[in-house]
Amino acid sequence: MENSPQQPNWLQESPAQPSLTHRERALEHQDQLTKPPGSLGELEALAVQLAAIQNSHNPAAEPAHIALFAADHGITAEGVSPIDPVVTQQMMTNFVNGGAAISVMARELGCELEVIDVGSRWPGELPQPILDRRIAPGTANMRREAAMSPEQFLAALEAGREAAERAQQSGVKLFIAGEMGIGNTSAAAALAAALLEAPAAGLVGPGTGLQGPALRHKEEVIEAALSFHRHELGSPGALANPWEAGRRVGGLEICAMAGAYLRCAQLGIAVLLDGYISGSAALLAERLAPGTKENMLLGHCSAEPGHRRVVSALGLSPILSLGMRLGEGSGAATALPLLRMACAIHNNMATFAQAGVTQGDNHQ
Ligand SMILES: O=C(O)c1ccc[n+]([C@@H]2O[C@H](COP(=O)([O-])O)[C@@H](O)[C@H]2O)c1
Ligand SMILES: Cc1cc2nc[nH]c2cc1C
Repeated sequence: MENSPQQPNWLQESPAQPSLTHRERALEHQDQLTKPPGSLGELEALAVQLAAIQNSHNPAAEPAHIALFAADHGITAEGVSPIDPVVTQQMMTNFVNGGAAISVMARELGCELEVIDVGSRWPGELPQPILDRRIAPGTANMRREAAMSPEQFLAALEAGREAAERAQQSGVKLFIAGEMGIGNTSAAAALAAALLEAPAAGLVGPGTGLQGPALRHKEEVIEAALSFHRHELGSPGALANPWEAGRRVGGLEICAMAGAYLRCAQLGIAVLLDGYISGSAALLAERLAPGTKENMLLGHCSAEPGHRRVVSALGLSPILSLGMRLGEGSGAATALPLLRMACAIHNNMATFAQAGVTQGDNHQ
């Protein structure tokens, strides 16, 4: 980073890698359960993957924790979202009052939902129980300048680290990061395009609902932002550096999510990814600390077209594909019951020996 502040020590720690021994043991255990081998399909694979990530013979998707990061985006000044940015603040109130989709889902699941403002334009004091970690009143307009200073970028990663550590302290086994931020599909697309060195066209989508010429305008704005930063850096490839990409074209909530994913990977807390913004944050985390992706499961495939590109770059396949494009952590929350089911099966089914059921085929 230009004029980089000192990187804190935690950012230099490596992500923990899933345990090969636990993976092997979990695979063997699945074949001892009273079912034809492989007959529970992806449910088996999910339990095995969690066992490896958690270094445990008893994979667990509970307790799960949802940390929802909110922030505003300077790029909205360029007309890239059909929604008024004031909705970021209004939805924060809705989250804590229990009326938003993720609020209902969290209640239904019995999960804690924590709302963390890392950079909304909320004027004055925030209502309880929103956690106030505001770094700036939104990012700067990335079309004209870097979205964040190096210090703000590190502060956003730090806000994510803190959330992961709070989760660890309450014994959380599975971490979901949600987000809210009008304009953040533009930041997610710009970040993905920068990190993947891909044209904006395949990564920009409708977001909350842009169509036709307005969608083409969004694409042009993001392409122009990318050119601006590549030119400023003096070399086209330099924007693929995650320290540059994150702060120049990312978002405060996106970088906080990346910090949380990174810290979860270091702590061995499994992460369940959500939609497009979450995917872009995951790609940033992976580029900042290679190996972070090994700690991740993908809850769903968003209807935002760029999501597929981003998750395939991470080598992840979605548990669900329901045409959702809400964000907030809602796609991950929807997949959580399936993960719970996968764990319950792995941990509680009888083995052939326990149940006195004959194992193996009948052919000589
Ligand atoms: O998670 C997704 O895949 C997703 C796809 C489209 C929109 N969103 C949500 O919509 C908001 C951003 O949309 P936009 O059009 O303002 O960039 C933000 O609050 C996101 O949570 C989220
Ligand atoms: C109402 C509304 C709710 C949201 N939740 C996440 N992004 C959102 C965008 C809008 C517009």
